Amino acid sequence: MADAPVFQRLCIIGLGLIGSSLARLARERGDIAATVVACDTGPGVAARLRELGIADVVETDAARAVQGCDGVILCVPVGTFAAVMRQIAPHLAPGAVLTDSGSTKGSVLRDLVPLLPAGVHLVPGHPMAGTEHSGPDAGFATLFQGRYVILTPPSGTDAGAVAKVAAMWERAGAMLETMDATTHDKVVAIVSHLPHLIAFTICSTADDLAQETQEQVLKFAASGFRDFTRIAASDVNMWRDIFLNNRPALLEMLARFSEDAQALGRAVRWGEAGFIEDRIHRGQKVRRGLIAINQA
Ligand SMILES: NC(=O)c1ccc[n+]([C@@H]2O[C@H](COP(=O)([O-])OP(=O)(O)OC[C@H]3O[C@@H](n4cnc5c(N)ncnc54)[C@H](O)[C@@H]3O)[C@@H](O)[C@H]2O)c1
Ligand SMILES: O=C(O)C(=O)C[C@]1(C(=O)O)C=C[C@@H](O)C=C1
Repeated sequence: MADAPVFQRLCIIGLGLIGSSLARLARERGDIAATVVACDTGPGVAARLRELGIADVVETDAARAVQGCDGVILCVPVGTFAAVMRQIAPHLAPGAVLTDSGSTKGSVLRDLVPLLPAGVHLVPGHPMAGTEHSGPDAGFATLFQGRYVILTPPSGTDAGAVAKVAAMWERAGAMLETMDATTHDKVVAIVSHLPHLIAFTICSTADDLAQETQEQVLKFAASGFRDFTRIAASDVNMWRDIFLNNRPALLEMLARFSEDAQALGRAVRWGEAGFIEDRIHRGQKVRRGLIAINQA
């Protein structure tokens, strides 16, 4: 017999890559939510969700969508959290669990905690899974399989609420890790946000060069450059919001990276082969480590 659903009525706000993947999974499994309410204000998204048939109820009004829900997950760009919270806070059911998939966690506490009604439990979360694609057609039910989800519940958070959010992600096939929001923001600054900043920059630099030289530089891009272009193709709203909501950690990692890149540049200038080899060895070691834990 299948396990009882984690939530009786789960409202997913934002049905892009992450939200629609969760909706598809909930529909497929039946033990995540008995009823899924989908809420999205994007042009044409509600109509598309009805066509896809991945939610029981489709709404465009967040205040109405959350009513009577024992679980609510925000899967919208992090820059919209404060506005969405202002809409939903008065309508959240007592005892409801509020969670999210946002890529920055200090900003989530900043934007949600002051408006959290008494008796509503906040359990912030971040699935370390994604692609460069966005929107309701980009989602797929296996997205979270074998990936980490980081939970950042503030100290004193109701243990039952944390257990529910953990159970939802475990049923999605994910592995869980818990840490505080500040540590999370530093970790993702180096493993996710800085790599995107570098990818956007290297593509812009190559594009500038192509324009300056009137050459079709990019047609010669083999797989090294192409690997950068995959993540550089990511969504504008999402990444603008991430950069603006993880400023101190991202700037700290950028400063460290710039210093290290300068050091490698200096070794190139002065022909220091040993230094160059050491950096390449370290790159290889990191890659082997990721392959060993099945994350590459
Ligand atoms: N894409 C990834 O790789 C990834 C991975 C992990 C976490 N995240 C985080 O998860 C969240 C969602 O990311 P995504 O990739 O699914 O984004 P997405 O762009 O694919 O989807 C976001 C959806 O939210 C909707 N939306 C925007 N503002 C809204 C509002 N005020 N009310 C209702 N709907 C609204 C949009 O119409 C869109 O359908 C973001 O906070 C992002 O940082 C993304
Ligand atoms: O695989 C990708 O394309 C992603 O960008 C996914 C990715 C990442 O950087 O790893 C992007 C943002 C998230 O918050 C989590 C995951």
